[in-house]
Amino acid sequence: MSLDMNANSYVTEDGRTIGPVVMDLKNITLRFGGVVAIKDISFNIREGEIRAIIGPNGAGKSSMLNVISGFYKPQEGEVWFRGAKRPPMRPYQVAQQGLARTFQNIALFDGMTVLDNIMTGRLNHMKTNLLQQAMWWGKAEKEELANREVCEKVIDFLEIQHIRKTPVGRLPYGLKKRVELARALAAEPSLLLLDEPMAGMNVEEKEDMSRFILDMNDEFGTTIALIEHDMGVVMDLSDRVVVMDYGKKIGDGTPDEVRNNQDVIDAYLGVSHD
Ligand SMILES: Nc1ncnc2c1ncn2[C@@H]1O[C@H](COP(=O)(O)OP(=O)(O)OP(=O)(O)O)[C@@H](O)[C@H]1O
Repeated sequence: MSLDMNANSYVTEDGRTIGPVVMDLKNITLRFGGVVAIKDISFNIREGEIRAIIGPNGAGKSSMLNVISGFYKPQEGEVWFRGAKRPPMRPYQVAQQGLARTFQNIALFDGMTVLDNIMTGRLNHMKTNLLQQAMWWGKAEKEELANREVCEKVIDFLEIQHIRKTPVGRLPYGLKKRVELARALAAEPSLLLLDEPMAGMNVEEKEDMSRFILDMNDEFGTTIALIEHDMGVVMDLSDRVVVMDYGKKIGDGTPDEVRNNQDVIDAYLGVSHD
């Protein structure tokens, strides 16, 4: 079956509906002094899809994720979000627009429990002020309970009930990664960015993480963009894949299209095009 990916929405072979474009990156160029980390790259992310950005070491994947999350400002190009051109923004303002992310090097509060870490994912949803919260006044109490309910749902979903009271610093690596995912999911993001979610994991942990990413997309309809170094793990997960090499886009399409793209094969085999 051929899919019309230019349509406003389309149905995948496994019956999921992929909606209109949520994020559109147009002709992005990012330089660090003389190093061009991203060279004139354009691609989009559609509502409800799992979109991967892959490429060998130094390809520019992290730089691209940092452009999407507002951490890096490209020298050229435009970022469009939900049909509007995004003005220069700080990462916290981008987060307020509904973007949440995880980090390659886990960024959690080690001394705090799993539950408290996940609750920090709700900060953008809190409307009461500090005094109201300190006094536990009506509105603050209601808000806290509603936030707690979302966190409990995420804890159940990611199967981490048994560690909810454990300080994060005591957890093994694979579980810490899952808690980080839980905190991002608790923000109820309209776009979730995952920075090498399988890095450093053993086979079993990778399988668990893949299952959670697929289920998250399925049950909550979360739009997910992830970067990965390892081509294998994302091919079964993703609806569409962008491939970068030396800052350029060398492939963009379904996993099958990308798998059969000669430039992609060469890049992963280390074939030089000079
Ligand atoms: N803050 C920075 N300052 C200077 N150069 C940078 C910076 N960040 C990235 N670069 C350079 O930009 C290029 C792309 O790096 P980037 O980290 O985005 O690639 P990557 O695909 O994520 O690599 P990896 O898989 O190794 O994490 C590299 O040449 C890198 O050295």
